[in-house]
Amino acid sequence: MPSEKIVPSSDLYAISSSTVRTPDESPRPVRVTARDVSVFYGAKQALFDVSIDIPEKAVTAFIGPSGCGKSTFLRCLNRMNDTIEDCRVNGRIELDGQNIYDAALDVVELRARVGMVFQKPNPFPKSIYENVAYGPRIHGLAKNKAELDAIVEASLHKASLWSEVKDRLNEPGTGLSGGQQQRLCIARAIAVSPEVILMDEPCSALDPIATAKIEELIDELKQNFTIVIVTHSMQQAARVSQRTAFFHLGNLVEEGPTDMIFTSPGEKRTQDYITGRFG
Ligand SMILES: Nc1ncnc2c1ncn2[C@@H]1O[C@H](COP(=O)(O)OP(=O)(O)OP(=O)(O)O)[C@@H](O)[C@H]1O
Repeated sequence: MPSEKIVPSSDLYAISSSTVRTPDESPRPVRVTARDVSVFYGAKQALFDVSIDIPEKAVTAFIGPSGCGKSTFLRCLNRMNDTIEDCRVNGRIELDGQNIYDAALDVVELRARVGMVFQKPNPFPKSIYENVAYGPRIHGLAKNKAELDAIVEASLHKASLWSEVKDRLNEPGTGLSGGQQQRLCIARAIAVSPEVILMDEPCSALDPIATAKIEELIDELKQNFTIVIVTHSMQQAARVSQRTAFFHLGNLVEEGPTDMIFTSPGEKRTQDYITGRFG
């Protein structure tokens, strides 16, 4: 069965790409499809023909040494690279079969469907409530205050933050601890009901206890969301992801079920990286 093997990106055209396997589950529907994605910063090419299928309701981890292009590729998935001057993206990326680089596509709408959580928690300088209510309000998701209150509460629950903040919703989000701020940012992303959540090293600014909470949360969130996480920590990738993609020097070397990438990678470069020979 083709989905049982690790799929080098160059083989993607040869197989049915409507599903991919995760270790604990039968094949899952693909939510995001990238084909031959290359990225240039000015004249410098940062990514070379990256092709990957990202399954729904699972965690896909991007790993690889510093500067290999993990964050650049992550930013392609919700067109955050549009905001970088001189950055050019070639190739095709589809979300549920729709070309996200279509000129007619509303980018604000796309970024609600594909939310993002950054390395450093970045709550707005507003109250905890307003941090979460802002997105649903501008996207017209609540008809009245009661509905907005319900979205805020549900989002904070889903981000495992409600019990810690329910009595201080009007206090500034920036007054929370680092780990709480990151969960607030996750609540903010969830509040607009995204299909995909991108996380760019979401724990790198957090202590081990806050990191463990975020990892637990990611595990819960995957029941409802498609998650892509960039991480420097191979332990974290092994703990939280069902699929892992290894990048090196702007190339996607290989990707597949996390257990297979960590126990029997198909490429020597992957083996060398996961055994600590470089990186
Ligand atoms: N805004 C930018 N302008 C110019 N070059 C950039 C920009 N962002 C990234 N690059 C370059 O693109 C390449 C890939 O960088 P990227 O940040 O995507 O790698 P990464 O794997 O996420 O690295 P790290 O793990 O260190 O965050 C690097 O050579 C980097 O210097």
